[in-house]
Order: sequence, then C-alpha cells, then structure tokens
Amino acid sequence: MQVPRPVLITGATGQVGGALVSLLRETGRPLLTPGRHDLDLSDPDSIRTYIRAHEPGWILNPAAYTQVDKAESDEASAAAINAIAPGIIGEAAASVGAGVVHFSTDYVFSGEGTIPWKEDDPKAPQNVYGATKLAGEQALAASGAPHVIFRTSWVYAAGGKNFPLTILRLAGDRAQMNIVADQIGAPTLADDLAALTLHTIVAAERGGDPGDVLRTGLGGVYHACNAGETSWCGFANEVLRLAQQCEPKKTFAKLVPIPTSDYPTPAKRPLNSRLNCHRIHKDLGFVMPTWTSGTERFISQLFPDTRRD
Ligand SMILES: NC(=O)C1=CN([C@@H]2O[C@H](COP(=O)(O)OP(=O)(O)OC[C@H]3O[C@@H](n4cnc5c(N)ncnc54)[C@H](OP(=O)(O)O)[C@@H]3O)[C@@H](O)[C@H]2O)C=CC1
Ligand SMILES: Cc1cn([C@H]2C[C@H](O)[C@@H](COP(=O)(O)OP(=O)(O)O[C@H]3O[C@@H](C)C(=O)[C@@H](O)[C@H]3O)O2)c(=O)[nH]c1=O
Ligand SMILES: [Mg+2]
Repeated sequence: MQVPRPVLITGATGQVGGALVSLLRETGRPLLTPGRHDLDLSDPDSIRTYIRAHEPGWILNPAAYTQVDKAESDEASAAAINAIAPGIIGEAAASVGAGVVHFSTDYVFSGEGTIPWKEDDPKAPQNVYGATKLAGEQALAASGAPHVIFRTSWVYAAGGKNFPLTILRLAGDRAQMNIVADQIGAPTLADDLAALTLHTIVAAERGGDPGDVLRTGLGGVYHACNAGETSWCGFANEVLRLAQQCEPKKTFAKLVPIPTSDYPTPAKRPLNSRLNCHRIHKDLGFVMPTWTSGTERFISQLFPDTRRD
C-alpha cells in the first residue's frame, strides 16, 4: 500500500492551526507541524528547504502576521509573512505537487455599504494587514500551485488571543466597557474552518488528483465565515450572556455600544465586514454553522463542567 504523503500545517500554535492539528490528527494522516524555528515564513529559503525536504501532499497555511495595529508600524515583517510567503509556498508546492489551503481576511475589502462582499468584488484594504493579506492571495494565485483560499472573519477559539477571551477577561474586573457597535461581520470559530478544510481536502482527493481538481473545479477564493451577522458589541453581549449562565454569581461589566469614531486605533477597520458565503455551499456543499452556534460551542469548551439550559 502506498504511504500517504504528509499534511504540512503551518502556524500550529495559532487558532486555526491548532484546530486543524486537532481535527486532522483524528483522521490518522501523517502530519508535519513545524514551529517557526523549523519553517520561518519570513525567510523564503527556510520555506523552500522545508517543503522540498518533506514533500507534503497538502500544505495548510493558517500562519500569518495577525496583529492588525502593530502591522501599521511593522510593515516589512507583515509583508514578508503575509504577502511574500504565500507565493513562495505556492512555488514550492507546485514543485513537489502539493495542494495548498490558505486563509485570508475580510480586511481586504473597503468596508463600504451594507451588502455582503462576494469573492470577486473590488478589493480596497484600509490597513497594512489587509493590504499584505491581499498581496499574499495574489502571490499564491500567481504561483501556479493548485490552491484554495478561505477568506474568513473575526476568528476565535477557546485557546488563543482573540476578542471574546479579551472581553471575558476585562469584563470580570470592570463596571462598564465601551464596545464598537458599527462594524458588522461574523465571528467565526476556528473549529468550523478546520472542518471546512478537511471537507475540502477529502472532496479534492475523491475527485482524483487533488492538483487537477483544485485547478479545474474547486480551486480559488471562497468566503467562509459563520452564518449570520452581528457587531463586535453584539458578539460581546452574547459571549457574556452565555458566560453568565455558567457563572451566575459573577458580575460582568455593562457593555456600552459606541461608534468606531469613539475607539481610535492605529489601523482603520472596515465597517462592513459581511462576507457572502454562498460559493462554499454551491461548489463544496459545505454549510457553515451560525455564529451563535459557534459562540455556544466556545463557551462549552471554556466551561466544560457547566450545564446550561
Ligand atoms: N484572527 C482573525 O480574526 C482572523 C484571521 N484570519 C486569517 O486566518 C488565518 C489564521 O489566523 P489565526 O489562527 O487567528 O492566527 P493566529 O494569530 O492565532 O496564529 C498565527 C500563527 O502564525 C504563526 N507565525 C507567525 N509568524 C510566523 C513566521 N514568521 N513563521 C512561522 N509561523 C509564523 C504563529 O506562530 P508563533 O506562535 O510562533 O507566533 C501562529 O502559530 C491567518 O491567515 C489570518 O490572516 C482571517 C480573518 C480573521
Ligand atoms: C478590546 C476592545 C475592542 N474593541 C473593538 C476594536 C475593534 O474594532 C474590535 C475588535 O478588536 P480586535 O482587536 O479583536 O480587532 P482585530 O484584531 O482588528 O480583529 C481582526 O483581526 C484580523 C486578524 C482579521 O483578519 C479580522 O477579521 C478581525 O478579526 O473591537 C472595542 O470596541 N472595545 C474593546 O474593549
Ligand atoms: Mg487582533
């Protein structure tokens, strides 16, 4: 029997990377999960050397420079990791015949209007992070590697650095918190992106050579976030509502909805982060769960011993 080629997962210490490792481990596939000392995305030679040495069958690339405000004053690092590395990964993937699954962001869009963005709508990133992620999408597409790009939004996981964990931490010590209520999008649980990724890999393998399937049928950009929409304030409210059920005696901060103009940050953030996710349903037959279902599972992971009614 032929030994399956390993699945390389970058950024295994991150939110999506961690969820991918957990899920793919259950499948029994051989995995490669190099840390940045083994595969440094800011160093093209390190990327090429690692991929050529290990010849993975799939490269899943959730690693990224994700500090949105810091990127404004650290453009060179953000660009190396987000803009340059995906193209190098793509070239190396093409040379060993690997398929690539990459992740991008709602921040590639301008944030104008209220209509959910479709994959091919005009891009106009408003900050350095978004601009570098868009350049990375383009570099991967130009590399010639068979690939899928999942553009997602507002990612969180029970382990990680993310908005709901920040809110839970701060809301325990404060009487009141001001939260932006005019940026609208969909919080997306990392576990659901991992499930979508496994579904896609399996679908591509079922169709024959994954390279051909991705090139001819399933490849390209897909919008992939949890279903429905809310604001950051709406998300925080739901997180605290569910946490209160688990910790009835605890007092949480009162949340005050504020406009973006009252929350100045180095990076400008889009007001309209809605993503139209019809394509993953139509082409991949995958339905992303609702954002409220994601939040419930997140709270259940944080408070495993509590039964909520
Ligand atoms: N977080 C979000 O809200 C959103 C994220 N996305 C995209 O989804 C993907 C996954 O995001 P998420 O899981 O939240 O990311 P995280 O910030 O949780 O994790 C980032 C990962 O990238 C790794 N990494 C950073 N720099 C390097 C480097 N030079 N070499 C190797 N590894 C490196 C980190 O490793 P280390 O532990 O060593 O730092 C970490 O494992 C990214 O592409 C992101 O742009 C899209 C929309 C929303
Ligand atoms: C902590 C806090 C944040 N906010 C606001 C700031 C911001 O507009 C919003 C979310 O804060 P964050 O710092 O999580 O935002 P940010 O890091 O920009 O989140 C983004 O990360 C990148 C990687 C992506 O790709 C995006 O999809 C998005 O998830 O909430 C408040 O209004 N009050 C608060 O107390
Ligand atoms: Mg952040």
